[in-house]
Amino acid sequence: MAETIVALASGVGRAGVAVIRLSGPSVRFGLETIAGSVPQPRRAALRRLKDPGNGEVLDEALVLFFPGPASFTGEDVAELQVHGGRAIIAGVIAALTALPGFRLAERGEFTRRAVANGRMDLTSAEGIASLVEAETSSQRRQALRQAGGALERAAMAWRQRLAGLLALMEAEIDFPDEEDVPALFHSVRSGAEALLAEIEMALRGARSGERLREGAVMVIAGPPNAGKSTLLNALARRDVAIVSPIAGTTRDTLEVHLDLGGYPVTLIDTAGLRETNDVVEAIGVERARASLDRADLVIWLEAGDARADPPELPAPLLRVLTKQDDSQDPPPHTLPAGFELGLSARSGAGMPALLERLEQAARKALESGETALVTRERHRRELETVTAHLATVRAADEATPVEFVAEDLRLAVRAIGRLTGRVDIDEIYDVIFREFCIGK
Ligand SMILES: Nc1nc2c(ncn2[C@@H]2O[C@H](COP(=O)(O)OP(=O)(O)OP(=O)(O)O)[C@@H](O)[C@H]2O)c(=O)[nH]1
Ligand SMILES: [K+]
Ligand SMILES: [Mg+2]
Repeated sequence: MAETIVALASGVGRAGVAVIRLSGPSVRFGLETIAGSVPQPRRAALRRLKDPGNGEVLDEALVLFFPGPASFTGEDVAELQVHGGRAIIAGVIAALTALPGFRLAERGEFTRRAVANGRMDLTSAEGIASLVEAETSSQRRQALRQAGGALERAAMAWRQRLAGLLALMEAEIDFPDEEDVPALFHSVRSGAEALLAEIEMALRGARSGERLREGAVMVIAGPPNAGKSTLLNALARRDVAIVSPIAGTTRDTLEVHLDLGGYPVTLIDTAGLRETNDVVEAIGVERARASLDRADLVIWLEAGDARADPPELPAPLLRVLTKQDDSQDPPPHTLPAGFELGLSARSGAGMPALLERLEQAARKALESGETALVTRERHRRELETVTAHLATVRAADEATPVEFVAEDLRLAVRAIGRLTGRVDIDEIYDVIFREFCIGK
């Protein structure tokens, strides 16, 4: 019999309320033992929790019972809302795990059981993980869509259409009819073509979908002493990087995470770019160049005494002149040619305009990620497998053995099965009984 699992579902540390969650076949028994009785389903009930070992009162708690299968995990589930002190939490969890058939849950085990019991597929489970991790509002919106089954539903529909095409090919394998072959190939090819177009469209949003989970990357680069670290500190509103009048102060790349208008951004400070004989500084310059390669935006910073033309880069570049301490908001026409913004990190002049530009850039890089179906490299890999097999099917002609086309379709179905974590029992039967003859 499956074990009943117990875990603290809320955050670790002192809090007003802590939630302890239970799931499994012995939940009713657990509630009877520790809370005296099982409350009405889905109704909060105030109960005195007692340690069955010595009868000691552990806490007064709100107890909720969710009978399976219409629960989060599909099993009987209970939630105990206790006072959030360490000793209370430890005492309740110890009393529960001492009961026969109970143990502590492993990481992600509640969601894992939900997937195993068909309450959700793997992509929706990943959405739940992303919801817990979401740090900005755009990440939250993306995760909500995913946890709500956006990719799950799309994948199920694709799978069904693939299975339909596969059934056509298998009928031809089982009951060959030479005359039907051209028409059959025509409908399978056009079915594959339509599916391919849809999945490729979903894959086109993958980059921004994955990017939104990780955040846009913005790199502050420029010659030594341009004021790069000062700007990083001003944007981060804390003293992250060392600032000094000595050129070559920053030798490593430094990252801070920002929320710009609801979009997650990783801002990177780099070593000033110059030729140097200092071994450590040279490594820093190398790292600075490497980070430019993964940037969504490069903030190229220069100052009156520190000027250098930016290198050719694949990423968009925002050329900024800093140390404009004397003007309130440096008007663009006073800037030397090529500069888009002037500012003073010291006085704060021009900073609102810079922030607005950075927000715009973040929105541009990430906006479409909110509605992207593909949000993880894992999704992209499996769907690329599907499109590769569909491309083979599309290229098939009457000379292609029917079995080959069927095999490509089967492998495509299997990749969708890995994506959703739902491998249909029929699919396994198909593979096993394919070897049998009709009538056996
Ligand atoms: N007046 C003025 N000085 C600034 C401003 N920003 C930076 N500085 C000064 O310029 C010097 C260099 O600043 P940093 O932030 O260390 O410059 P950096 O580009 O990070 O330098 P490296 O890391 O050595 O490449 C320091 O003395 C700063 O105080 C500014 O807006 N106005
Ligand atoms: K410096
Ligand atoms: Mg620096």
